Amino acid sequence: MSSDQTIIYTLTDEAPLLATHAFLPVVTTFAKAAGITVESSDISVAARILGAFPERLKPEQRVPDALSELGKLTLTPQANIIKLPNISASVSQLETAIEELQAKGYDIPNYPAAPKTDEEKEIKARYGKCIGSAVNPVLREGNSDRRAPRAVKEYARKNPHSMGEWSAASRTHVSHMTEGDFYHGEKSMTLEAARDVKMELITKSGETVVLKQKVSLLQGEIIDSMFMSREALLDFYEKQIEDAKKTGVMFSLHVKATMMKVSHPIVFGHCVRMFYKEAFEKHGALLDSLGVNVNNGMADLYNKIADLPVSQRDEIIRDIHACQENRPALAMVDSAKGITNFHSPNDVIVDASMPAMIRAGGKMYGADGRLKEVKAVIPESTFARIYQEILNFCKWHGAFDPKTMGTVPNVGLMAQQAEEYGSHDKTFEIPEDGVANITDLATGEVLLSQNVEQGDIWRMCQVKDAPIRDWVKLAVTRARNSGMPAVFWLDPYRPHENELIKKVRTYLKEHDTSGLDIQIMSQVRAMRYTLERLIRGLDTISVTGNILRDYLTDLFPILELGTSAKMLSVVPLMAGGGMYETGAGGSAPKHVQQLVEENHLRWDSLGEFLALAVSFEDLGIKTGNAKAKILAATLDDATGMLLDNRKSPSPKTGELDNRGSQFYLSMYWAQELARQTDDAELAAHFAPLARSLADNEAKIVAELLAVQGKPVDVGGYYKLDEAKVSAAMRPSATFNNAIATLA
Ligand SMILES: NC(=O)C1=CN([C@@H]2O[C@H](COP(=O)(O)OP(=O)(O)OC[C@H]3O[C@@H](n4cnc5c(N)ncnc54)[C@H](OP(=O)(O)O)[C@@H]3O)[C@@H](O)[C@H]2O)C=CC1
Ligand SMILES: O=C(O)CCC(=O)C(=O)O
Ligand SMILES: [Mg+2]
Repeated sequence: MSSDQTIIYTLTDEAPLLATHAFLPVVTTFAKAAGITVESSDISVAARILGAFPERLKPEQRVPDALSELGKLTLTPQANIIKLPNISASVSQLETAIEELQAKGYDIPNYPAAPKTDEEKEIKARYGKCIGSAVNPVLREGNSDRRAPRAVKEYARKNPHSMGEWSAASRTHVSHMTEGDFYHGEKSMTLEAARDVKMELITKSGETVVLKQKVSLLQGEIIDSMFMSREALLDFYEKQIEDAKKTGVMFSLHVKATMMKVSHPIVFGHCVRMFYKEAFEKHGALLDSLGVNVNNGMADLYNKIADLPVSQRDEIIRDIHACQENRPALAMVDSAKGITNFHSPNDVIVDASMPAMIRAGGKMYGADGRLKEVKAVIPESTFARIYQEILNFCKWHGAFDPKTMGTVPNVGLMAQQAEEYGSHDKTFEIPEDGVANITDLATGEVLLSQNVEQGDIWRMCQVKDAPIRDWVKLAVTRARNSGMPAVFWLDPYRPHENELIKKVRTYLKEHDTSGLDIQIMSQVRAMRYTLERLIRGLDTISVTGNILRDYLTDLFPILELGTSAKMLSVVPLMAGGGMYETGAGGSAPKHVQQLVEENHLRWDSLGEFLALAVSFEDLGIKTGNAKAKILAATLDDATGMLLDNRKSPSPKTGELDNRGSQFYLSMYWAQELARQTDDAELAAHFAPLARSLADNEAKIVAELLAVQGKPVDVGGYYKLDEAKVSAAMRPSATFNNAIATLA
């Protein structure tokens, strides 16, 4: 039961989940001293899968639907949730997770990729809720405030990460569509009154196909109708592939198939099929009969042809290789293993992949393991332009300098599934040529209409009025509190953003903006303006819609701090509670691999430390718990010491890792608590722990380092064995005993 003295700590996947196994016992122990209970909530992909099939599991195997429960909690004022990054699963990740769970004795069904019976359709629908970005949209009942805390920024200035060189002659560039994409035909409107609408297709033959029965819209809500023409997309790909071949640059494709889980796998699949066109033409019938769907990447093809007779399989592989001969070189995800950009739609996630490329001097890895110039294909032009702008800037100015550059925090419109990131249940691949209408259910009035062709991707996006109003307020608050100028990245030529601009202007009037510098600029101008300030060491808040929130909160942190893991990421929930996300990055799958093979976890939990401090502070302020405020202030000081003393995890096996870093944080935190004079009881409570950790520092670090360098078993990938993972993540008996004395 959640009370106002409860903090919910999510259990997620991969590296963050491993780190939580080490950190949670510490957090629980420290929080208890302030009368705060820390409860965990398992929202991992494995738990979400098991939660979808309770009737097939034995009673002792069943798990609660933790995600729905948390979703409900976000609508209450006492919500205080620490949310770690979780896997937004691709179909192939889902299938691997299912296999692992089945092998562990859970009687869950296989994933029916092409369902035929009603039962299979039902199973696919249930699994549909587990794939893609299934967690964040449920919990994000507030807008987003992401920034680099001062201590973190200072640390990056003093300890700059490496940056690749930029050349003015670099041929790296962004290619996006110039017609026929979501941007070009977009239509948008603001509703004067609440309405229920449906999404329907009137086919050329006059038939009506209802694609979405009902969407209830509120007064003041903005809705958009937009589509991507398949023909224009294929034409675009063909030209880009040819262009890269002719000009000798490497080809790469950047999408966000996790969050855009319906549209982007389709966009991705078309590119793969175009790239390997001759092979797909020749073997199309066979590949179809095997159920190959390269919307899930070439990995799907390789898996499905694995059981073919050798000669048949070899012929397909030969033909695929033959295509490669006539195609441009492909950017690699893992050149050592021969994994290309086309392996899985989730391997190259645009928000992280483009910044990594920019940080590397505009280069990505080729098949020979060397960095090369690249054509970055980002079909949807709406936001692709910002990347070309920053590439141009780097070619002209050279690489950014982390020692001197300013910072770009973000205030993002995110609440209640805002904009494109909430559109997957209203996104359709058009089955037949016709007219796609958003129609009022009661009156039959057609609100927005588009001419579409078979294979086009049509979607409706929504953003409600209350989140927009809250977002404007958050922007003004951040501008006031930070003293930084704030720029709304909004393009009046884009119908949706033009509607937003009207609301922004209205809601800005509700606030005292005297002395504040608040401007509205189209994305490209906003990028240029921000970058010109950035290199002069000046800070600028970006105030953006949902997609740019995601893109910019990886882009700037990766350039400024080397990773988005070090960001403070707060979601002030609209109902009054708070969610504290840790960093802005993902779950770094290769970190798990290193742990399993070498028992070294390079994951940096800094994001957790920052989030936890704000969570304690918020609880303290809202409930008058003075001890919670002291926990917050001392944790921040401890985090500062951790940075100053360089006790962050090293990527190298044999050096301090996540566990060692957490030990130091615990020691500094206990010392700060023992030293503070605001609460004598807390000081006395923590003094013995502070002493024993300091006395045993060398012994504990030695125990933590001793386990490294050999494989370790955590009992699974998606579903870990609690005893094994706990043993692996807490290998220092001395440290565990010290914590236990307070528990
Ligand atoms: N909020 C959320 O829940 C999010 C979830 N995701 C999910 O995460 C997965 C991976 O996504 P991807 O786009 O590759 O992004 P990641 O952020 O996981 O990875 C990019 C790189 O950033 C570095 N990195 C990120 N976090 C940390 C950290 N805490 N400590 C140290 N290094 C870190 C790692 O670099 P190096 O290897 O050099 O150490 C990593 O390889 C996907 O399943 C995706 O769906 C993605 C974004 C947000
Ligand atoms: O939910 C996801 O898939 C990723 C979220 C993300 O990248 C972000 O919010 O920065
Ligand atoms: Mg992101």
